[in-house]
Amino acid sequence: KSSNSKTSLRTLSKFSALARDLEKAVHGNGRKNPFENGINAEEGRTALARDLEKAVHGNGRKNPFENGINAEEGRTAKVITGLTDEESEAFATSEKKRIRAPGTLRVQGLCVVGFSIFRGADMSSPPRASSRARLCAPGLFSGLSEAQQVDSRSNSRWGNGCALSVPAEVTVIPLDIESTTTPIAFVKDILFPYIKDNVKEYLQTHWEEEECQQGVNLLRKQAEEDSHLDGAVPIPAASGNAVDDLRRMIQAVVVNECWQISLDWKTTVLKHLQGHMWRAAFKSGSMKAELFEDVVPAVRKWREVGMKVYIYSSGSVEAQKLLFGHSTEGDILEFVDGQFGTEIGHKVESESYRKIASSIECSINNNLFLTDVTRDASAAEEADMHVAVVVRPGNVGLTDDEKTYFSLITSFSELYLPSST
Ligand SMILES: CSCCC(=O)C(=O)COP(=O)(O)O
Ligand SMILES: [Mg+2]
Repeated sequence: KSSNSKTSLRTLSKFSALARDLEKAVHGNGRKNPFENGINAEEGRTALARDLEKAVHGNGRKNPFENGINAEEGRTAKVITGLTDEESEAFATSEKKRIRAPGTLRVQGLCVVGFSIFRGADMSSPPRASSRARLCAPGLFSGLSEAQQVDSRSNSRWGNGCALSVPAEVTVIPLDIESTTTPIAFVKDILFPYIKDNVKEYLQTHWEEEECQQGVNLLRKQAEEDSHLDGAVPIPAASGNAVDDLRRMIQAVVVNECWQISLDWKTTVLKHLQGHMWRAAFKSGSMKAELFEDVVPAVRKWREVGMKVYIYSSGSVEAQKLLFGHSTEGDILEFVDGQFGTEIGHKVESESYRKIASSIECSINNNLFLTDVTRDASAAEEADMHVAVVVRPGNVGLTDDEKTYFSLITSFSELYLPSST
Protein backbone atom coordinates (compact mmCIF):
# COMPACT_ATOMS: atom_id res chain seq x y z
CA LYS A 1 0.00 0.00 0.00
CA SER A 2 1.72 3.16 -1.13
CA SER A 3 0.72 6.78 -1.32
CA ASN A 4 2.82 7.27 -4.44
CA SER A 5 -0.19 6.80 -6.66
CA LYS A 6 1.52 6.24 -10.03
CA THR A 7 3.84 3.49 -8.87
CA SER A 8 1.16 2.00 -6.72
CA LEU A 9 -1.36 1.97 -9.55
CA ARG A 10 1.06 0.31 -11.93
CA THR A 11 1.84 -2.37 -9.37
CA LEU A 12 -1.82 -2.84 -8.70
CA SER A 13 -2.61 -3.37 -12.31
CA LYS A 14 -0.12 -6.23 -12.29
CA PHE A 15 -1.66 -7.62 -9.11
CA SER A 16 -5.11 -7.52 -10.57
CA ALA A 17 -3.97 -9.42 -13.67
CA LEU A 18 -2.37 -11.97 -11.38
CA ALA A 19 -5.49 -12.25 -9.24
CA ARG A 20 -7.60 -12.85 -12.32
CA ASP A 21 -5.23 -15.47 -13.68
CA LEU A 22 -5.00 -17.24 -10.34
CA GLU A 23 -8.76 -17.19 -10.12
CA LYS A 24 -8.94 -18.74 -13.57
CA ALA A 25 -6.28 -21.32 -12.78
CA VAL A 26 -8.10 -22.40 -9.64
CA HIS A 27 -11.75 -22.14 -10.62
CA GLY A 28 -11.64 -22.15 -14.39
CA ASN A 29 -13.04 -19.32 -16.42
CA GLY A 30 -16.12 -20.90 -17.84
CA ARG A 31 -14.36 -21.91 -21.04
CA LYS A 32 -14.50 -25.47 -22.09
CA ASN A 33 -11.40 -25.71 -24.20
CA PRO A 34 -8.57 -27.10 -22.11
CA PHE A 35 -6.06 -25.01 -24.02
CA GLU A 36 -7.82 -21.86 -22.91
CA ASN A 37 -7.90 -22.84 -19.27
CA GLY A 38 -5.31 -23.89 -16.71
CA ILE A 39 -7.23 -27.13 -16.79
CA ASN A 40 -4.69 -29.78 -16.06
CA ALA A 41 -2.05 -29.64 -13.39
CA GLU A 42 0.78 -29.17 -15.87
CA GLU A 43 -0.94 -26.31 -17.65
CA GLY A 44 -1.95 -24.82 -14.32
CA ARG A 45 1.65 -24.80 -13.12
CA THR A 46 2.92 -23.32 -16.38
CA ALA A 47 0.25 -20.65 -16.39
CA LEU A 48 0.95 -19.78 -12.80
CA ALA A 49 4.72 -19.57 -13.30
CA ARG A 50 4.25 -17.44 -16.40
CA ASP A 51 1.76 -15.17 -14.70
CA LEU A 52 3.94 -14.68 -11.65
CA GLU A 53 6.81 -13.82 -13.96
CA LYS A 54 4.59 -11.37 -15.81
CA ALA A 55 3.25 -9.84 -12.63
CA VAL A 56 6.74 -9.20 -11.35
CA HIS A 57 8.57 -8.25 -14.52
CA GLY A 58 5.81 -7.17 -16.86
CA ASN A 59 4.99 -9.18 -19.94
CA GLY A 60 5.96 -6.86 -22.75
CA ARG A 61 2.54 -7.41 -24.25
CA LYS A 62 0.94 -4.72 -26.26
CA ASN A 63 -2.60 -5.91 -25.82
CA PRO A 64 -4.33 -4.06 -23.01
CA PHE A 65 -6.80 -6.90 -22.44
CA GLU A 66 -4.03 -9.01 -21.06
CA ASN A 67 -3.23 -6.51 -18.33
CA GLY A 68 -5.26 -5.31 -15.37
CA ILE A 69 -7.36 -2.53 -16.77
CA ASN A 70 -10.91 -2.04 -15.67
CA ALA A 71 -12.96 -1.06 -12.69
CA GLU A 72 -13.83 -4.67 -11.95
CA GLU A 73 -10.15 -5.50 -11.74
CA GLY A 74 -9.60 -2.38 -9.71
CA ARG A 75 -12.01 -3.80 -7.18
CA THR A 76 -10.18 -7.13 -7.22
CA ALA A 77 -6.92 -5.30 -6.58
CA LYS A 78 -8.57 -3.46 -3.74
CA VAL A 79 -9.62 -6.69 -2.11
CA ILE A 80 -6.17 -8.17 -2.43
CA THR A 81 -4.18 -5.19 -1.31
CA GLY A 82 -6.56 -3.56 1.14
CA LEU A 83 -6.71 -0.23 -0.71
CA THR A 84 -8.94 2.55 0.53
CA ASP A 85 -12.01 3.38 -1.54
CA GLU A 86 -10.31 6.50 -2.77
CA GLU A 87 -7.19 4.67 -3.91
CA SER A 88 -9.23 1.99 -5.57
CA GLU A 89 -11.32 4.60 -7.40
CA ALA A 90 -8.17 6.40 -8.53
CA PHE A 91 -6.76 3.13 -9.79
CA ALA A 92 -9.84 2.28 -11.80
CA THR A 93 -10.08 5.78 -13.25
CA SER A 94 -6.44 6.03 -14.22
CA GLU A 95 -6.46 2.59 -15.79
CA LYS A 96 -9.63 3.40 -17.66
CA LYS A 97 -8.10 6.57 -19.04
CA ARG A 98 -4.84 4.92 -19.88
CA ILE A 99 -6.24 1.99 -21.75
CA ARG A 100 -9.67 2.72 -23.02
CA ALA A 101 -9.73 6.45 -23.79
CA PRO A 102 -12.48 5.71 -26.31
CA GLY A 103 -12.66 9.06 -28.03
CA THR A 104 -8.91 9.48 -28.25
CA LEU A 105 -8.16 6.01 -29.44
CA ARG A 106 -10.87 6.01 -32.04
CA VAL A 107 -9.90 9.36 -33.45
CA GLN A 108 -6.27 8.35 -33.37
CA GLY A 109 -7.14 5.16 -35.24
CA LEU A 110 -8.95 7.24 -37.82
CA CYS A 111 -5.98 9.56 -38.30
CA VAL A 112 -3.72 6.58 -38.80
CA VAL A 113 -5.99 5.23 -41.49
CA GLY A 114 -6.04 8.64 -43.09
CA PHE A 115 -2.27 8.73 -43.19
CA SER A 116 -1.90 5.22 -44.41
CA ILE A 117 -4.35 5.77 -47.21
CA PHE A 118 -3.08 9.07 -48.45
CA ARG A 119 0.56 9.03 -47.47
CA GLY A 120 1.54 5.41 -47.59
CA ALA A 121 3.19 3.77 -44.61
CA ASP A 122 5.00 6.88 -43.42
CA MET A 123 2.66 7.67 -40.56
CA SER A 124 3.11 10.02 -37.69
CA SER A 125 1.48 7.65 -35.23
CA PRO A 126 3.42 5.93 -32.43
CA PRO A 127 6.05 3.44 -33.70
CA ARG A 128 3.99 0.40 -32.76
CA ALA A 129 0.88 1.63 -34.55
CA SER A 130 2.79 2.76 -37.60
CA SER A 131 4.06 -0.74 -38.26
CA ARG A 132 0.64 -2.28 -37.74
CA ALA A 133 -2.31 -2.59 -39.98
CA ARG A 134 -4.86 -0.22 -38.46
CA LEU A 135 -8.54 -0.26 -38.66
CA CYS A 136 -11.18 1.76 -40.30
CA ALA A 137 -14.31 -0.21 -39.57
CA PRO A 138 -17.85 0.77 -38.58
CA GLY A 139 -17.11 0.49 -34.85
CA LEU A 140 -14.39 3.04 -35.26
CA PHE A 141 -16.81 5.76 -36.13
CA SER A 142 -19.07 5.22 -33.19
CA GLY A 143 -17.11 7.66 -31.00
CA LEU A 144 -17.68 10.48 -33.49
CA SER A 145 -20.60 12.78 -34.13
CA GLU A 146 -22.89 12.08 -37.11
CA ALA A 147 -21.26 14.86 -39.10
CA GLN A 148 -17.77 13.66 -38.30
CA GLN A 149 -18.76 10.14 -39.31
CA VAL A 150 -20.08 11.24 -42.68
CA ASP A 151 -17.00 13.36 -43.22
CA SER A 152 -14.68 10.53 -42.27
CA ARG A 153 -16.46 8.01 -44.43
CA SER A 154 -16.43 10.24 -47.47
CA ASN A 155 -12.72 10.87 -46.89
CA SER A 156 -12.15 7.19 -47.27
CA ARG A 157 -11.09 6.09 -50.70
CA TRP A 158 -13.50 3.18 -50.40
CA GLY A 159 -16.54 5.30 -49.74
CA ASN A 160 -18.07 3.03 -47.13
CA GLY A 161 -15.44 3.78 -44.53
CA CYS A 162 -14.32 0.18 -44.28
CA ALA A 163 -10.75 -0.45 -45.25
CA LEU A 164 -7.69 -1.81 -43.64
CA SER A 165 -4.42 -0.64 -45.03
CA VAL A 166 -1.97 -3.52 -45.07
CA PRO A 167 1.60 -2.56 -44.12
CA ALA A 168 4.05 -2.75 -47.00
CA GLU A 169 6.17 -5.36 -45.21
CA VAL A 170 3.32 -7.91 -45.34
CA THR A 171 3.91 -10.61 -47.96
CA VAL A 172 2.16 -13.58 -46.35
CA ILE A 173 -1.46 -13.93 -45.24
CA PRO A 174 -2.24 -16.89 -42.98
CA LEU A 175 -5.97 -17.51 -42.71
CA ASP A 176 -8.12 -19.13 -40.06
CA ILE A 177 -11.03 -21.19 -41.44
CA GLU A 178 -14.09 -21.36 -39.19
CA SER A 179 -15.76 -17.92 -39.08
CA THR A 180 -13.02 -16.40 -41.24
CA THR A 181 -13.13 -18.08 -44.65
CA THR A 182 -16.11 -20.30 -43.86
CA PRO A 183 -19.40 -19.59 -42.10
CA ILE A 184 -19.57 -20.99 -38.60
CA ALA A 185 -22.98 -22.42 -39.58
CA PHE A 186 -21.32 -24.74 -42.10
CA VAL A 187 -19.06 -26.12 -39.37
CA LYS A 188 -21.72 -26.36 -36.64
CA ASP A 189 -24.68 -27.46 -38.79
CA ILE A 190 -23.00 -29.64 -41.39
CA LEU A 191 -19.45 -30.72 -40.56
CA PHE A 192 -19.94 -31.60 -36.89
CA PRO A 193 -23.35 -33.26 -37.25
CA TYR A 194 -21.86 -35.37 -40.06
CA ILE A 195 -19.31 -36.71 -37.56
CA LYS A 196 -21.97 -37.46 -34.96
CA ASP A 197 -24.07 -39.29 -37.54
CA ASN A 198 -21.23 -41.23 -39.15
CA VAL A 199 -18.57 -41.92 -36.54
CA LYS A 200 -19.94 -45.34 -35.64
CA GLU A 201 -20.15 -46.53 -39.21
CA TYR A 202 -16.71 -45.12 -39.98
CA LEU A 203 -15.19 -47.04 -37.08
CA GLN A 204 -16.97 -50.28 -38.00
CA THR A 205 -15.77 -50.02 -41.60
CA HIS A 206 -12.19 -48.88 -40.99
CA TRP A 207 -11.39 -50.45 -37.59
CA GLU A 208 -8.66 -52.76 -38.90
CA GLU A 209 -6.85 -50.00 -40.78
CA GLU A 210 -3.63 -48.62 -39.35
CA GLU A 211 -4.80 -45.00 -39.62
CA CYS A 212 -7.95 -45.77 -37.62
CA GLN A 213 -6.08 -47.77 -34.99
CA GLN A 214 -3.52 -44.99 -34.59
CA GLY A 215 -6.31 -42.45 -34.07
CA VAL A 216 -8.07 -44.64 -31.50
CA ASN A 217 -4.82 -45.26 -29.59
CA LEU A 218 -4.09 -41.54 -29.43
CA LEU A 219 -7.66 -40.87 -28.36
CA ARG A 220 -7.28 -43.44 -25.57
CA LYS A 221 -4.13 -41.65 -24.35
CA GLN A 222 -5.87 -38.32 -24.43
CA ALA A 223 -8.86 -39.77 -22.57
CA GLU A 224 -6.50 -40.95 -19.82
CA GLU A 225 -5.14 -37.41 -19.49
CA ASP A 226 -8.69 -36.04 -19.44
CA SER A 227 -9.90 -38.56 -16.86
CA HIS A 228 -10.13 -35.93 -14.10
CA LEU A 229 -12.57 -33.82 -16.13
CA ASP A 230 -16.33 -33.87 -15.67
CA GLY A 231 -17.95 -36.15 -18.23
CA ALA A 232 -14.62 -37.57 -19.47
CA VAL A 233 -15.08 -40.73 -21.53
CA PRO A 234 -12.35 -43.42 -21.20
CA ILE A 235 -11.61 -45.71 -24.15
CA PRO A 236 -11.31 -49.30 -22.83
CA ALA A 237 -8.37 -51.46 -23.88
CA ALA A 238 -8.84 -54.97 -25.29
CA SER A 239 -9.79 -57.58 -22.67
CA GLY A 240 -9.67 -60.75 -24.76
CA ASN A 241 -13.24 -61.09 -26.00
CA ALA A 242 -12.80 -59.78 -29.53
CA VAL A 243 -16.47 -59.18 -30.37
CA ASP A 244 -17.31 -57.60 -27.06
CA ASP A 245 -14.12 -55.51 -27.06
CA LEU A 246 -14.87 -54.11 -30.48
CA ARG A 247 -18.38 -53.15 -29.52
CA ARG A 248 -17.27 -51.48 -26.26
CA MET A 249 -14.34 -49.65 -27.85
CA ILE A 250 -16.37 -48.32 -30.75
CA GLN A 251 -19.10 -47.20 -28.41
CA ALA A 252 -16.56 -45.38 -26.21
CA VAL A 253 -14.93 -43.64 -29.18
CA VAL A 254 -18.35 -42.50 -30.41
CA VAL A 255 -19.30 -41.07 -27.02
CA ASN A 256 -15.86 -39.52 -26.50
CA GLU A 257 -15.98 -37.75 -29.88
CA CYS A 258 -19.51 -36.47 -29.30
CA TRP A 259 -18.48 -35.25 -25.84
CA GLN A 260 -15.51 -33.32 -27.28
CA ILE A 261 -17.63 -31.87 -30.08
CA SER A 262 -20.26 -30.75 -27.60
CA LEU A 263 -17.53 -28.81 -25.77
CA ASP A 264 -16.15 -27.52 -29.09
CA TRP A 265 -12.74 -28.91 -28.22
CA LYS A 266 -10.08 -28.59 -30.85
CA THR A 267 -7.67 -31.30 -29.81
CA THR A 268 -5.24 -32.52 -32.44
CA VAL A 269 -6.39 -36.13 -32.03
CA LEU A 270 -10.07 -35.32 -32.49
CA LYS A 271 -9.31 -33.14 -35.50
CA HIS A 272 -7.28 -35.89 -37.17
CA LEU A 273 -10.08 -38.40 -36.76
CA GLN A 274 -12.61 -35.87 -38.05
CA GLY A 275 -10.46 -35.28 -41.13
CA HIS A 276 -10.45 -39.01 -41.91
CA MET A 277 -14.23 -39.16 -41.49
CA TRP A 278 -15.01 -36.19 -43.74
CA ARG A 279 -12.85 -37.71 -46.50
CA ALA A 280 -15.60 -39.93 -47.89
CA ALA A 281 -18.21 -37.15 -47.86
CA PHE A 282 -16.03 -34.59 -49.65
CA LYS A 283 -14.53 -37.06 -52.13
CA SER A 284 -17.89 -38.49 -53.11
CA GLY A 285 -19.14 -34.95 -53.78
CA SER A 286 -21.94 -35.23 -51.24
CA MET A 287 -20.41 -32.45 -49.15
CA LYS A 288 -19.10 -29.14 -50.44
CA ALA A 289 -17.43 -26.56 -48.24
CA GLU A 290 -18.95 -23.13 -48.02
CA LEU A 291 -16.81 -20.05 -48.30
CA PHE A 292 -17.78 -16.43 -47.78
CA GLU A 293 -18.24 -14.87 -51.21
CA ASP A 294 -15.41 -12.37 -50.74
CA VAL A 295 -12.82 -15.10 -50.07
CA VAL A 296 -11.94 -16.41 -53.51
CA PRO A 297 -11.85 -13.02 -55.32
CA ALA A 298 -9.65 -11.56 -52.57
CA VAL A 299 -7.27 -14.48 -52.40
CA ARG A 300 -6.96 -14.48 -56.18
CA LYS A 301 -6.11 -10.76 -56.10
CA TRP A 302 -3.60 -11.11 -53.28
CA ARG A 303 -1.77 -13.82 -55.14
CA GLU A 304 -1.74 -11.79 -58.33
CA VAL A 305 0.26 -9.12 -56.50
CA GLY A 306 2.66 -11.71 -55.13
CA MET A 307 1.25 -12.44 -51.68
CA LYS A 308 1.50 -15.94 -50.29
CA VAL A 309 -1.62 -17.37 -48.67
CA TYR A 310 -1.52 -20.04 -45.97
CA ILE A 311 -4.12 -21.70 -43.78
CA TYR A 312 -3.67 -22.02 -40.04
CA SER A 313 -6.63 -23.79 -38.53
CA SER A 314 -7.45 -26.13 -35.66
CA GLY A 315 -8.86 -28.42 -38.33
CA SER A 316 -6.30 -31.02 -39.44
CA VAL A 317 -4.25 -30.45 -42.57
CA GLU A 318 -6.16 -33.30 -44.23
CA ALA A 319 -9.47 -31.61 -43.38
CA GLN A 320 -8.20 -28.27 -44.66
CA LYS A 321 -7.19 -29.81 -47.98
CA LEU A 322 -10.56 -31.53 -48.29
CA LEU A 323 -12.37 -28.30 -47.56
CA PHE A 324 -10.46 -26.14 -50.05
CA GLY A 325 -10.26 -28.93 -52.58
CA HIS A 326 -14.05 -29.44 -52.54
CA SER A 327 -15.69 -26.07 -52.06
CA THR A 328 -18.80 -24.55 -53.56
CA GLU A 329 -16.33 -22.46 -55.60
CA GLY A 330 -14.62 -25.61 -56.86
CA ASP A 331 -11.10 -26.80 -56.09
CA ILE A 332 -9.29 -23.73 -54.82
CA LEU A 333 -6.34 -25.54 -53.26
CA GLU A 334 -4.10 -24.04 -55.93
CA PHE A 335 -4.61 -20.63 -54.30
CA VAL A 336 -3.17 -21.84 -51.05
CA ASP A 337 0.60 -22.01 -50.60
CA GLY A 338 0.45 -24.33 -47.60
CA GLN A 339 -1.44 -25.48 -44.53
CA PHE A 340 -0.74 -25.59 -40.81
CA GLY A 341 -2.74 -27.52 -38.25
CA THR A 342 -2.23 -27.70 -34.51
CA GLU A 343 0.77 -30.03 -34.86
CA ILE A 344 2.75 -26.80 -35.09
CA GLY A 345 1.20 -25.68 -31.80
CA HIS A 346 -2.12 -24.39 -30.58
CA LYS A 347 -3.51 -21.16 -31.85
CA VAL A 348 -3.49 -19.51 -28.44
CA GLU A 349 0.29 -19.95 -28.18
CA SER A 350 2.57 -17.25 -29.59
CA GLU A 351 5.25 -19.82 -30.29
CA SER A 352 3.01 -21.42 -32.95
CA TYR A 353 3.11 -18.22 -34.99
CA ARG A 354 6.90 -17.99 -34.71
CA LYS A 355 7.17 -21.58 -35.92
CA ILE A 356 4.87 -20.86 -38.85
CA ALA A 357 6.97 -17.90 -39.96
CA SER A 358 10.13 -19.90 -39.60
CA SER A 359 8.66 -22.79 -41.56
CA ILE A 360 7.62 -20.41 -44.37
CA GLU A 361 11.10 -18.89 -44.13
CA CYS A 362 9.94 -15.33 -43.71
CA SER A 363 10.09 -12.79 -40.92
CA ILE A 364 7.18 -12.91 -38.54
CA ASN A 365 6.24 -9.32 -39.33
CA ASN A 366 5.86 -10.24 -43.00
CA ASN A 367 2.65 -12.01 -41.94
CA LEU A 368 -0.86 -10.71 -41.52
CA PHE A 369 -3.00 -13.28 -39.71
CA LEU A 370 -6.76 -13.08 -40.28
CA THR A 371 -8.90 -14.69 -37.62
CA ASP A 372 -12.21 -14.29 -35.81
CA VAL A 373 -10.76 -15.24 -32.41
CA THR A 374 -9.25 -12.36 -30.43
CA ARG A 375 -7.33 -14.68 -28.16
CA ASP A 376 -5.56 -16.20 -31.17
CA ALA A 377 -5.05 -12.71 -32.57
CA SER A 378 -3.39 -11.65 -29.29
CA ALA A 379 -1.07 -14.65 -29.37
CA ALA A 380 -0.06 -13.87 -32.96
CA GLU A 381 0.42 -10.22 -32.18
CA GLU A 382 2.53 -11.02 -29.16
CA ALA A 383 4.82 -12.91 -31.52
CA ASP A 384 4.93 -9.74 -33.64
CA MET A 385 2.64 -10.87 -36.41
CA HIS A 386 0.24 -8.32 -37.86
CA VAL A 387 -3.34 -9.33 -37.17
CA ALA A 388 -6.84 -8.34 -38.20
CA VAL A 389 -9.98 -9.70 -36.61
CA VAL A 390 -12.61 -10.82 -39.08
CA VAL A 391 -16.17 -10.04 -38.03
CA ARG A 392 -18.60 -12.40 -39.75
CA PRO A 393 -22.30 -13.15 -39.29
CA GLY A 394 -22.90 -15.56 -36.43
CA ASN A 395 -19.50 -14.98 -34.81
CA VAL A 396 -19.10 -14.57 -31.09
CA GLY A 397 -19.49 -10.83 -30.40
CA LEU A 398 -16.51 -8.69 -29.51
CA THR A 399 -16.34 -6.49 -26.44
CA ASP A 400 -16.12 -2.74 -26.90
CA ASP A 401 -12.49 -2.88 -25.86
CA GLU A 402 -11.73 -5.54 -28.43
CA LYS A 403 -13.49 -3.52 -31.11
CA THR A 404 -11.39 -0.52 -30.23
CA TYR A 405 -8.11 -2.35 -29.93
CA PHE A 406 -8.07 -4.70 -32.88
CA SER A 407 -8.09 -3.93 -36.55
CA LEU A 408 -11.44 -5.26 -37.75
CA ILE A 409 -12.70 -6.24 -41.17
CA THR A 410 -16.05 -7.66 -42.17
CA SER A 411 -14.92 -8.88 -45.58
CA PHE A 412 -11.57 -9.74 -47.17
CA SER A 413 -12.38 -7.05 -49.75
CA GLU A 414 -11.73 -4.47 -47.04
CA LEU A 415 -8.03 -5.24 -47.06
CA TYR A 416 -6.12 -2.66 -49.01
CA LEU A 417 -2.75 -3.79 -50.29
CA PRO A 418 -0.37 -0.90 -51.09
CA SER A 419 1.08 -2.99 -53.93
CA SER A 420 -2.32 -3.24 -55.62
CA THR A 421 -2.68 0.50 -56.40
C1 LIG B 1 -11.18 -27.95 -42.06
S1 LIG B 1 -11.44 -27.22 -40.58
C2 LIG B 1 -13.04 -27.69 -40.14
C3 LIG B 1 -13.54 -26.93 -39.02
C4 LIG B 1 -12.91 -27.34 -37.76
O1 LIG B 1 -12.97 -28.49 -37.39
C5 LIG B 1 -12.23 -26.38 -36.95
O2 LIG B 1 -11.82 -26.71 -35.84
C6 LIG B 1 -11.99 -25.00 -37.44
O3 LIG B 1 -11.20 -24.28 -36.53
P1 LIG B 1 -10.52 -22.90 -36.92
O4 LIG B 1 -9.24 -22.92 -36.18
O5 LIG B 1 -10.34 -22.82 -38.39
O6 LIG B 1 -11.43 -21.81 -36.44
MG1 LIG C 1 -12.03 -19.49 -36.45
